[in-house]
Amino acid sequence: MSATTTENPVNDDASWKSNLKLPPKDNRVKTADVTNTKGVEFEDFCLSRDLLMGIFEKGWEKPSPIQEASIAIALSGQDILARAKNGTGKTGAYCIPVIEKIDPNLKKIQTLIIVPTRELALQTSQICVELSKHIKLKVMVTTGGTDLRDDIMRLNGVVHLVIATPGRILDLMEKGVADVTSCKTLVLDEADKLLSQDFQGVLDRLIAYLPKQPQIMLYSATFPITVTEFMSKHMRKPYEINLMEELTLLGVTQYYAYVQEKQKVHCLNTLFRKLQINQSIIFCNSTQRVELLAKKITEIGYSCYYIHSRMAQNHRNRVFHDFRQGNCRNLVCSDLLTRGIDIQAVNVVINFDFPRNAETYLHRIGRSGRFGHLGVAINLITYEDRHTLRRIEAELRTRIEPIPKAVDPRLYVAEHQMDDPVEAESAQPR
Ligand SMILES: Nc1ncnc2c1ncn2[C@@H]1O[C@H](COP(=O)(O)OP(=O)(O)OP(=O)(O)O)[C@@H](O)[C@H]1O
Repeated sequence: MSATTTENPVNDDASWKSNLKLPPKDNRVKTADVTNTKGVEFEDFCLSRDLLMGIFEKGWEKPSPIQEASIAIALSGQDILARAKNGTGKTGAYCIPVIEKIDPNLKKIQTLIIVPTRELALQTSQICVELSKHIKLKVMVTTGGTDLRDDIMRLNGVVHLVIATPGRILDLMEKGVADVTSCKTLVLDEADKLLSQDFQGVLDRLIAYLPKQPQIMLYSATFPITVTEFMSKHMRKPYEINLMEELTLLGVTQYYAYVQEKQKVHCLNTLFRKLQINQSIIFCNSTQRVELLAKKITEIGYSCYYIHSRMAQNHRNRVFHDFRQGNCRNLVCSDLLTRGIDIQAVNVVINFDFPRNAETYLHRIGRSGRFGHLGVAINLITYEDRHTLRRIEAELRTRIEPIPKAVDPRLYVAEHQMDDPVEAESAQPR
């Protein structure tokens, strides 16, 4: 190394660290899901200092288990199949190595990150922008529901990293607008969803545009058997990481309340009164039911937002943004927000309608208890749901207990909020 870059590495080290603009420390208790590491530090991965600055300034002090397990392998160029629990830092596990590997001097798309929903694409691109804020990297997000012409204009300029939903990026490739001839890395987040019937083989078509044998990395909390076909077709001896010995999050306590369909709103009303909700997400099984329920919630005197895939994109963006800002306490939604959405303030998830399969259940309840924090998931169960409840319990090897008369706040309310009488008070409505 030249003397100009590291004249005095020790002093230099001290100064860059002390000049970091760190966010306030998060002192909430965390579960072993994220603390049980081997003690590797971010500095141990030989990342550029500029990237390390971005990581630390996000408040990430040490790698989580999935980051520890996957960053070095991803940097080595190997294909990866990584399974880790919801909210344990998978996004960082792939964003950090892909940002490190991008050459800002090569003015081409070098990495493509595909996610299943537009909201998740926006969230992921935001993380990439934050992590790379000290690097001259051009990050672009492209999703359906926006003006194609804006994307075309954007792609006329320099773009290094693209975060996209599958349909839009495929469209841009087919039109010859997105030049992916130098794109050697492909990440599929929520990979099992992307490879499911919902996306009807779009990924196969998309890969055909990439250079031969790109590095492919698959991340999710759930990998049903369907993924194996894609693996054998496109991946070369993927390095498999599975941090899912237990299937559910240690920080999320799960309850069910046995109700009749017509009692559900009444039951929700009781939950709103009794629980210390910081923010809640309430899931329904159809877009129609989302709207109906949101109306009912307003009628019984609580405020709520709602979101589903049939809404106009600008409306969706506004709701997502405002809920994330904490402008409203409750959000009613369809499975649009089941995957990947990370809102730290959510401590309660309510399945107003019980999901039909274990994967959906796991991802839904994983919207609380983010990064090892505490949360509670409450399932409203009708007579018709009883077998599904038992099946999902068995598949996930977990216990969903009947809801007690009073839910202990220590199970889902952060300590500092319990100490503070204003915040601790059941603060509905907002
Ligand atoms: N090393 C770290 N230290 C502290 N916080 C972290 C670290 N890595 C990630 N986080 C935070 O943890 C939260 C969850 O991360 P992320 O959304 O990547 O989880 P995930 O595993 O992708 O979850 P899901 O499966 O639900 O998509 C985010 O708020 C993120 O900022």
